Amino acid sequence: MFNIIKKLEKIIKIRKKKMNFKKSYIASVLYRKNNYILRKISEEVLELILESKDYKKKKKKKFIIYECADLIFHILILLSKFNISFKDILNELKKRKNISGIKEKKNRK
Ligand SMILES: N=c1c2ncn([C@@H]3O[C@H](COP(=O)(O)OP(=O)(O)OP(=O)(O)O)[C@@H](O)[C@H]3O)c2ncn1[C@@H]1O[C@H](COP(=O)(O)O)[C@@H](O)[C@H]1O
Repeated sequence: MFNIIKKLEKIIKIRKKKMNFKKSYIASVLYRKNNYILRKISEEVLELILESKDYKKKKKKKFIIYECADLIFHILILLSKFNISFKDILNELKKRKNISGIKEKKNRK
């Protein structure tokens, strides 16, 4: 199921090394300054919110799926900047298994 995530992480790593920002979208995002990736993520979140709100009107899940995929893709690029892998995120979620969100929040440091 998460093979595609692993593949994307590999591609991002390669793009990070070979910064061909004219040919690669990933490289172009990593190359740009002024917190470009952070702005992209907030843009993708907004697009996801708008599509979710529009669901009542459009009655099509595919637009929510598109925006969610864009968001996850950009999150992977952000994580790569900190050398954090998606597995680290999954491990964090595993740690929270069977712990109520209310209790987990109280225990956060
Ligand atoms: N999965 C993706 C992927 N998902 C989304 N995107 C891009 O993310 C962008 C989404 O941003 P927007 O919706 O805001 O689109 P936009 O308006 O064109 O973007 P801006 O002009 O605002 O920056 C689009 O340009 C999409 O093409 C992706 N680009 C690349 N990949 C994967 O990454 C691989 C390597 O890509 P390159 O680095 O371009 O070779 C590809 O082979 C794909 O497998």
